[in-house]
Amino acid sequence: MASRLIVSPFTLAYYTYHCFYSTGWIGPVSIFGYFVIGTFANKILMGPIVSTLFEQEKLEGDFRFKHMQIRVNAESAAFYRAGKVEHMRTNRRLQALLQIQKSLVKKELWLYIGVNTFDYLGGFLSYIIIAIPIFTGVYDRLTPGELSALISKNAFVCIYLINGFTQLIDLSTTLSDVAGYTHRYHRAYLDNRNGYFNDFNVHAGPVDTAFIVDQLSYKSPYADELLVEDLSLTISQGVHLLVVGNTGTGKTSLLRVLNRLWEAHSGFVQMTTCFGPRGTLFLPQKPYLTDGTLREQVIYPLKDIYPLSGAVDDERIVQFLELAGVSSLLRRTGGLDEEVDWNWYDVLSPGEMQRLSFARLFYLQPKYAFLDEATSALTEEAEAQLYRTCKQLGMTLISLGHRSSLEKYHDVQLRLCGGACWEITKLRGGSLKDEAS
Ligand SMILES: Nc1ncnc2c1ncn2[C@@H]1O[C@H](COP(=O)(O)OP(=O)(O)OP(=O)(O)O)[C@@H](O)[C@H]1O
Repeated sequence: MASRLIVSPFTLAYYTYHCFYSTGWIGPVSIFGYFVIGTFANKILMGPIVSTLFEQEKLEGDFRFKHMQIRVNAESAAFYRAGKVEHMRTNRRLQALLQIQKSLVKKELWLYIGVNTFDYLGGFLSYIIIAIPIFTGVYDRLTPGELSALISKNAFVCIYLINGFTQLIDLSTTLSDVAGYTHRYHRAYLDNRNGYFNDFNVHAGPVDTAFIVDQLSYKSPYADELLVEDLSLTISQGVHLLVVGNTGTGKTSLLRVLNRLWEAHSGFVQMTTCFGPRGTLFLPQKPYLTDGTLREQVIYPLKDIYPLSGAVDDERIVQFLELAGVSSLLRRTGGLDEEVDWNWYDVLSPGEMQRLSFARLFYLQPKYAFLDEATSALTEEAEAQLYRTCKQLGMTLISLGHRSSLEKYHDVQLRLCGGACWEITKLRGGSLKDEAS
């Protein structure tokens, strides 16, 4: 593009001189006039393309980002059972992208028609230009052979001259693309600076029970050794369970098996409550933040079930944000429904992400909440406040973690000891339901 920009002025000057030599002023002036009209027409056709291209680039970026977000956070999203919601959201982005691409193709079609018509009519222009001096008698002294040579030479010169201008116009098309991309990246740079719930395998069971685990053994899909062998346990309402153990002993894997993300090696898991609000909910170890407004973060993954859930919820959402200690986000976003085009993972600290996950939990108010190291980035005071609120909202907590400070919020402790061993102990006089292996 740069070389064409540099060479074009010289080519234009050279052929303008030759055109002037054979046709007089009429030739270069007609061609310049033709070029000005062509440029004007192109400008009109090109204007909307720049903004559409910018929009298309933005939507394409958003779509790619969504894909990346799902790939990176697949497990966390799966813990929320957010497959359908994410599918719907991704599809929505794809549709928006396809829509804008269609509109771009339509607009580009008119630009290409304009550019090609300009090229095509240029061929006629060369003959009209030379016809004027010929019919006004300037070349009467030439023989038919010389006249024919003059016409051919002039046609060649004019076509070259028009071609020089055409190249400039083509460059403008390329520039319109570049302008669109640049605008998009500039905006991105500036910005940087500054469910559905599927009930699965829900079996009738005691109403106050979430899971019945019987003789369960499980392992990682890529390992041969069992992480836990013959685990039997019942997760019942009102009995808060703490799962502890060294790194890699299989705490999160237990949740994967309970949530059917991993198959059990042997044994039996029965889920007796439904998944979702008023049922069972998992807060994954890696907080999952979707794209969208603050409201969408809090009510996730309900947005597509209750798309109109709006003002009536405002008070509750604000209250839960306050209880979770992230009401400042309201100021940062400018409101619950303000569209933000930042990546939530970039703008929140790990502690804020965990607090926002708790705001979501308070909003959804499940009967059973599985908290996988959900307070690891918070102070013990903040942890105490969040656990207290969960209990006040009537949740039964199943927590995974390393901190001894967690013990006081739980009644029973399941310790995974490594080498497939485990033990259950009673904490703080809670009701112990199963025997240690
Ligand atoms: N997605 C995965 N695919 C295959 N193996 C995995 C996967 N995630 C974890 N593992 C393996 O399963 C074993 C148990 O991991 P798990 O995440 O359950 O440990 P954990 O007890 O929760 O540890 P931590 O306290 O560090 O969270 C580990 O050996 C780990 O390498």
